[in-house]
Amino acid sequence: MNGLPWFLRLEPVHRVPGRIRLRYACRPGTPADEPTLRRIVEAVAGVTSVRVSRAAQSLAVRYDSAQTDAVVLCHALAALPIPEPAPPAPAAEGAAGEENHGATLARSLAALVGSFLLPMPLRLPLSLAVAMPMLREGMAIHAREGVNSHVLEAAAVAISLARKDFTAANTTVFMLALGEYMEESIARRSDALLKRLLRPSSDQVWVLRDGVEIQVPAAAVAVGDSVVIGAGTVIPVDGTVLSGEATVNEAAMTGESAPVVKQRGSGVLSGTLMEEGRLVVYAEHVGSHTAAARIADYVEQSLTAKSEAQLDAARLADRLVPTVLKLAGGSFLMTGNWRSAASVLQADYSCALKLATPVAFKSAMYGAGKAGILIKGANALERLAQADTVIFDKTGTLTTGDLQVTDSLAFDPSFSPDDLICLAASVEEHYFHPLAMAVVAAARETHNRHFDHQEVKFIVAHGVASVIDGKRIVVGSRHFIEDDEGIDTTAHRDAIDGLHRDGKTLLFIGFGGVLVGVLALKDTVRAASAATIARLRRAGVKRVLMLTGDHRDRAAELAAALHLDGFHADLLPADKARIIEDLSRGGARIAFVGDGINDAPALAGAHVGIAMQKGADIARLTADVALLEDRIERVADAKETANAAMALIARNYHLTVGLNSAILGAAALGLLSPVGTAVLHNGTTIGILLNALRSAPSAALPPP
Ligand SMILES: Nc1ncnc2c1ncn2[C@@H]1O[C@H](COP(=O)(O)OP(=O)(O)OP(=O)(O)O)[C@@H](O)[C@H]1O
Ligand SMILES: [Zn+2]
Repeated sequence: MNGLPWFLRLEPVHRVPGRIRLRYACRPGTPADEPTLRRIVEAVAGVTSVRVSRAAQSLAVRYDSAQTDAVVLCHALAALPIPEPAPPAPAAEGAAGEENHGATLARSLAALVGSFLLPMPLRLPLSLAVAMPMLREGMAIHAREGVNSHVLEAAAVAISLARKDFTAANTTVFMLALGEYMEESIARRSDALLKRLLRPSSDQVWVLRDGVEIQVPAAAVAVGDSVVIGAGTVIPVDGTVLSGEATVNEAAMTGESAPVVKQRGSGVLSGTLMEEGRLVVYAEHVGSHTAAARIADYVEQSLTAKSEAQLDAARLADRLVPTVLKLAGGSFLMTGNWRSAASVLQADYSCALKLATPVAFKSAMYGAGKAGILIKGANALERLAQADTVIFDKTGTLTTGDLQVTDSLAFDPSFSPDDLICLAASVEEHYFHPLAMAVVAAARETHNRHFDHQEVKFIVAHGVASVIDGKRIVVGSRHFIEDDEGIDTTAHRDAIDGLHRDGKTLLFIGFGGVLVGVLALKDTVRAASAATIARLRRAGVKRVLMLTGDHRDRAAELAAALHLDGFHADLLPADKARIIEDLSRGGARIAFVGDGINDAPALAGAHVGIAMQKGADIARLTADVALLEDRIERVADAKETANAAMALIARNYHLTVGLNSAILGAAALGLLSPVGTAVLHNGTTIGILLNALRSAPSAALPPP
C-alpha cells in the first residue's frame, strides 16, 4: 500500500438516517471502475449496500445506523487507502459451475438409489464418498466462519452417517444438491440474458468517408477513420481530435469528474462520455478492448449488487443458526437420542431463505427482460417496487417525440417560410434531439436548401448555434434566444402567444442578433400515456408529475389532459435534478422516467431511474431500468413486475419461516425421523424455489 487516500474529493449531497449520497472523485490512477469502488466501500464497517454511478460521480451508501453514523462513515471513506492491485478475477464460473452442480446432483442421486439396492457393506463407503465433499466443505467453513447453515447441514449428515442411517444422509445430500443445481441454472440462464440485454444498443457510429458522414456498425470502424461524435454519446474509439470542440466527462476512465475541454489535437479515450459539443476524431485504437471491459464490469456490478431483501434474508438465516443448534442440543438432552438431534439439524431454515430470494429476483429480471424491460439488478427492482411517486419527462416520454412542424413564421422578408425551415435544418442536421430531427424532416419536404455554416455547437437544453456568412445563427428555446442571446422578441409577442395557446412547441431562430422567425411544432401524446398513468396509480403510485424543458402553456395543457398531479416547465437539466432532490428530501420515493441528455442528472438522482428506449446513450447508461421497446406501457409493466416480485418474496419468506418452524418443532419433539425431516424440509425448500420462479412476469403481460 502506498498510503495515499483513494478519494480526491468526497462531498455529501444528500442524507437521511441510514443512507447517504456522496459526490466523489477518485485520485487519478486509482482503479475507478464501479465494481471495485463498490467492493471497497462495502468493506467499510457498518455499510450494508452501495450504489456507484460513475456517470453521475455518485456513491449512494446505505448503512446500519446501529453500527455507524454519517460522520464516522465519511471519515472512514476519506481515509480509504489505495490498495495493492487486485489479483485477476477467476474466470467466470459459468458453465463449469453448472457442470459441477450437475455432476454432484447425479452422484448424490446414484448414492440415494444405491443405499437401497446395494448390499449393506457397500452402503457406507458409497455414502461416505458422496457426502465427503460437503463434509469437508462444512469443516472448512466452520474453521473460517464459525457455525452457519452449511455447518449444520454437514453436522446432520455426519450424525446420520455415524448412526448408519444411510437413507437419511443420502436424502439430505441429494436434496441439497438439487436445490443448488436449480438455483445455479436459474441464475445462469438469467445472467446470460441480462448480459445480452445490457450491451449498449447504440453500436452504430458516424464516420466521415470522402467528406460525407455515414453511419457504420461500431465493429466496422477502422484505424485511421474520422469518427464524428455528438453530445450525449459514449466515445467509441481512442484517438486524437481533428476538429470541433467539446466537453468530455472522463470519469469512467480516469475517475476525474470535472469535464475536460477537447479541441483539435487533444486525445480522447473510448468509453468516456461526450457531454456537450461535437468532435471529429482520428481513430487510433479501435475494437472492443476497453469498451468490452467497461461493459463487463458494469454488468457484473448490476448483477451482483445485493438488494435489501436479500440481505435481510441472509441476516435472518444467520441469526437462526444458533437457535437451531440449541434446539438440537436440547432435543438430544431431552430424548437422549442422536436421531432427533440430527432431525432438528436438517430443518434449519437458511437454505430456503438464502436461495429463494435471489431466485425470485433473478427470475423477475429474466421475465422482465424477455418482456422488453431491462432491470439492472435486484436493487433496482426493489427500489421500483418502493416507488410511490412517478415523474415523467415530457418530450419523447409522455409524448411520442415524433414532432411535426406545423407553422413557419418568417419575420424577415428576405426569408420565405420554407427558407426559414431550411435555415434551421442546416444547423440542426447534426443532432438527434427530437426537435432537431423534426426540423430536418420538415426541410426535406421543401426545396431543402442547405445554408453553408461553420461548426455547430449544441447547448444542452437550450439549442444550437453557428455562424453563417459571418453572422451568428441561433435556434432554440425562448429562454436561450431572449435571456442568453439577448434577442428582442417583443415585436412578435402576439403571434408567439397565439401559437403557445394552441399548445405548440416553439423554436426561435435568431440571425445576426435579430429574431428572423419562429417554427411551431406539434407533439402528439402517446396513445397509451393515460392508461399507463392509471395503471401506475392502481399499482400504488400516489403522485404522478411531469418535468419538462418546454414552455409552460404546452405543459399545462398536457398535464390537464392526462390528469397529472402537477408539473414544472421551462426547466434546465439541473433544475430537474434539484426538484427531484427536494421531493426526495420530503420523503417521496421517486421513479423518474426520461429519455434525453437533459434527463441524465434526474435519472441518477431519483430513487429509481427509467430510460425510454429511444433515449440518449447517457440516459440508458445512467438509468436503473432501461426499456427495450419504445412503449410507455412498459413503465407500468415494470412497476407491476417489481411489486409482484417483492410481494412474492415476502410471501415466500413467511412461508419459509412458518413451514420450517413447524418442521423444526416436530423434529425437536421427536415426531419426525431424520429422513422425514430431510424430505419435508428440503421438499418445501424446493417448493418455495419453484414458487419463486413464478415471479417471471411474462405470463402476466399482454402480448406486444
Ligand atoms: N437541438 C435543439 N435545437 C433547438 N432547440 C433545442 C434543441 N435542444 C433543446 N432545445 C431547446 O431547449 C428546450 C429544452 O430542451 P430539453 O432537451 O431540455 O427539453 P425538451 O426536449 O423541450 O423537453 P423535455 O424536457 O420534456 O424532454 C427545448 O424545448 C428547445 O426549445
Ligand atoms: Zn441559459
